[in-house]
Amino acid sequence: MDYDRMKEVKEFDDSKIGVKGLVDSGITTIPRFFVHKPENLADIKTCSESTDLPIVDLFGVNSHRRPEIIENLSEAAREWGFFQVINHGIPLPILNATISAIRSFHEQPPEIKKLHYVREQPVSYVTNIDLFRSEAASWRDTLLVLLAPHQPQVVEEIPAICRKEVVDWGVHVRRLAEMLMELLGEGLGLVANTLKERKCSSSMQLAGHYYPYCAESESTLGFPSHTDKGVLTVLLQDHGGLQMKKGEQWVVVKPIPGALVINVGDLLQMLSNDQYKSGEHRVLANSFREPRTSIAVFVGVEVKDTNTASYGPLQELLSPAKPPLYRNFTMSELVQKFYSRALGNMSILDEFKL
Ligand SMILES: O=C(O)CCC(=O)C(=O)O
Ligand SMILES: [Fe+2]
Repeated sequence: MDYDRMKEVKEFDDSKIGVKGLVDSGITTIPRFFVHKPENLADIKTCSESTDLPIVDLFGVNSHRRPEIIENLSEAAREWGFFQVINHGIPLPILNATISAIRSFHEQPPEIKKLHYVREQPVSYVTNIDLFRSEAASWRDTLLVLLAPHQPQVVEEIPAICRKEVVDWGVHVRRLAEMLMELLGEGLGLVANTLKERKCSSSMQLAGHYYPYCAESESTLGFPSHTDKGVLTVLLQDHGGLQMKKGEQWVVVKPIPGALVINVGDLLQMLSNDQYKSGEHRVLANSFREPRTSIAVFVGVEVKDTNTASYGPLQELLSPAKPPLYRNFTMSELVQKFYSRALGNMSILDEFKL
């Protein structure tokens, strides 16, 4: 049984057609390695429609409104670890152009996409980043691009059809992420540039996801439940499907035209000594004919062997009344721990918990 499974997974991977290719071939049932365990699917229909998820208006961030904005952001990061921002300064035409470019990449003929189908590269198009590591595959294709540090050779590798938009998006997201880090830092009572000085925006990876229609959307997922690993994630989405977990309840992250979804990553939770929470989230398999496109940019600390700096709860936040909840670690240790986790168990916080 398991041998069969590996063989089928490998055949699918070797075909390089992605999930979109399966849909285009006219399949009406999904290959069985996409079928998730019943316990991971049990609650996909009991999601709350509540729109409580905070929306933070960044308008006037450099005016007298700043303290109020900091308060709102910091409360959202403490209570939810997940929120949407509006009036973030990135013009709507840019948001639309970025979504269109990523969608166009995925809708190219398979012969062209195949040229980018490589795993473990700075730029790669793959089905299921974790196809070989995960228990069950998920119903999406992804274009991965390492956006920073800026490397000219990486820019050349970005597929021509979306190169300009991806590079431009990186510039906009970097500016926004640095601003959010200042505000979130101030919300912890830190001096504005603390997170930047700790190199919290030195690395950016973009994941351009494409979720085509799934004929058996109740048997699989678009992206199983997880938390992001970095400092924060900036997400642009065109259609619904994303959910985040608040307590025991899944909440819909409703697409709002012009808004961006921000979520706190595990690293920021640890740096803030649990004041901010990394929000657990997942994406349902797309049951609509219209494909869903989303673009996540993971902003965080660059992982290099030469980065021997020690990370953990920020000293400024600790006191006898607030002892550290995590031990210190290096970035390479964090990555190593992540990859050695048991399959299906995605949290790395436990690895460093004191
Ligand atoms: O597609 C989405 O909305 C979310 C993607 C996501 O969670 C991720 O890339 O980590
Ligand atoms: Fe995520």
